[in-house]
Amino acid sequence: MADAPPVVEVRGLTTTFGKGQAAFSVHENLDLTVRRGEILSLVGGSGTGKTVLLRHLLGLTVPTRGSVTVLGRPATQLGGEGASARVGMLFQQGALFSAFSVLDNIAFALRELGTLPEGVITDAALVKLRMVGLQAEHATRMPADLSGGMVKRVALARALIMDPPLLLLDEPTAGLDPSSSDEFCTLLRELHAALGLTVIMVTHDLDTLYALSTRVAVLAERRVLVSGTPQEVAAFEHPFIEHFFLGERGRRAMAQPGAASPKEA
Ligand SMILES: Nc1ncnc2c1ncn2[C@@H]1O[C@H](COP(=O)(O)OP(=O)(O)OP(=O)(O)O)[C@@H](O)[C@H]1O
Repeated sequence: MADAPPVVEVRGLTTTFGKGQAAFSVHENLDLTVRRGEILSLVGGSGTGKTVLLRHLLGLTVPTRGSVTVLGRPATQLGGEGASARVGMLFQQGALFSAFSVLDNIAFALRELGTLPEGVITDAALVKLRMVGLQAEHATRMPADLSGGMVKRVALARALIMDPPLLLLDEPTAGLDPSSSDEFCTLLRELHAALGLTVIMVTHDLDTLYALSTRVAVLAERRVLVSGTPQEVAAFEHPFIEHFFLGERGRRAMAQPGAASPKEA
């Protein structure tokens, strides 16, 4: 994977919000490279700029200094029609359109193109519905009638409708019970392998981190403090890392039989 081409290249990224006395920097000279096929987990304390970094990758936040390149182009040029064909995003709560059926949620970006016949759009959405482990009978349901696990699956199908090579996940298992969370991790792992995806996810959940990550990057002190396998990162001396990986919760997750070593993931 070290030889795989870079999908994301962040160089010298500085993100400053506010003006004058109130100005503060979330990132300062942050560097990060993510290569094809990686599943990178971004971890860090509250307010360290994980979500802002995802927004940079989506081209929604503009760097104050430095550059964010996604699939060879500045992320800020991702906008418009091609965006969801390049980067898929799974938002934390699923963020489905409540007035749209499951199928219409999944088909949204394809329909927005305005170039495809309805039959093609429906077929493509049904393929994605099955890909995430749902059945055709779920297509007409409304988001309010879905379980938390089903909402995540529909949101994932929607993120993948345009077959983007890069998938961003914001807390993919937040709010799920342990067994739904395990099932969703299994699905993500299968789709990552089957579709050859590159995945970047923000997670606070150590079980999810160990189940999926090929690499972990820790955001602290306004930059990527350390990145490596979960085991390498856990060995780095820093108060956040000790709290996150070596607290009681961390030891429990690390001891789980399903805790993938990065080479197996
Ligand atoms: N548009 C904005 N304008 C001003 N400040 C912002 C803006 N977006 C984010 N921030 C600030 O930037 C900092 C980083 O926010 P961010 O949401 O990226 O943190 P995070 O690492 O995702 O935290 P958490 O784990 O709590 O979700 C916070 O202090 C936040 O208030």
